[in-house]
Amino acid sequence: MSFFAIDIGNTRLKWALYAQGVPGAARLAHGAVFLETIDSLADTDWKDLPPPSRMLGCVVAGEGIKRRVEEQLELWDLAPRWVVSSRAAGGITNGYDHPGRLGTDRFVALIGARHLVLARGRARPALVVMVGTAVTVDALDARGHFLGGMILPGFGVMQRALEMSTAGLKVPTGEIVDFPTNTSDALMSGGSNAMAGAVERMYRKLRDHAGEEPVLLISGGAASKLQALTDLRFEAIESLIFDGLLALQAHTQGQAARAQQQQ
Ligand SMILES: Nc1ncnc2c1ncn2[C@@H]1O[C@H](COP(=O)(O)OP(=O)(O)O)[C@@H](O)[C@H]1O
Ligand SMILES: CC(C)(COP(=O)(O)O)[C@@H](O)C(=O)NCCC(=O)O
Ligand SMILES: [K+]
Repeated sequence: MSFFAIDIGNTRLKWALYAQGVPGAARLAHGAVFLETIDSLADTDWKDLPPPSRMLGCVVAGEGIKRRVEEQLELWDLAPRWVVSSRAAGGITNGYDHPGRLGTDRFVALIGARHLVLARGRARPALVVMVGTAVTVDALDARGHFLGGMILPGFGVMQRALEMSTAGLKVPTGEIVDFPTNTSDALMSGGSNAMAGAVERMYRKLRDHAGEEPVLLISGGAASKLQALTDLRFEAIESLIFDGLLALQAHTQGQAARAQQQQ
């Protein structure tokens, strides 16, 4: 029963085809496209894939994008299913004031993080950093309760905001350096340190709250830019959201199987 996972952020749509809808399943194919190109997915990336039998996705890019992707999914005979953030799912509980308002990418990444931590045998707190269009820094305690998290601008957003608001900051992409001596390096180093500062501050808060060192997980398209910077030991988990979708799918399939047995 192959399983198709989709993560739609505000910059790119990421997809992956798995042999089954369970954690650890073999990944058969995967890809990422910019949102501008999603209307041709059925004729390009997805055209020659073996038709999946199930699908689960998370989308934070709005209803319009979601509907356009569902049109592409008509290529196959499957019912599009989209995660809705809730008070509890996949081993976590959600401490948001209004749980349904937590970005489903954040919600699913936290489920993926929880699954990874438990698979290592000991329940530990985890700090989950997603570096995408925006950057999120989310704190999960050792019981799997989402304590809360921060949202800050991603690299591209920071750069564009500064370019639009100033006369002299339209410059090529720079490098992260300790003491920037040109505008490009000043911008890249400033943006990275702003993000790393948020991560390091939340890390300390979570460590003090939990009374032990959190696991520090980072994912998202621009994670590598941030990893280069901080002296905190990041673990880069490129598949974190897909891991969360697999865990949720397995849970859903398990529920369906149990329901069938009871009939
Ligand atoms: N191939 C790429 N081309 C351009 N930007 C990329 C690419 N891969 C990663 N990025 C970086 O990652 C960001 C998009 O990451 P992603 O996690 O897909 O964002 P989102 O989930 O918000 O759509 C971009 O803003 C850019 O900084
Ligand atoms: C913060 C986000 C925009 C991040 O999305 P991304 O950077 O992946 O495009 C997304 O998680 C979102 O739309 N959240 C809803 C608001 C919230 O989580 O509080
Ligand atoms: K994302």
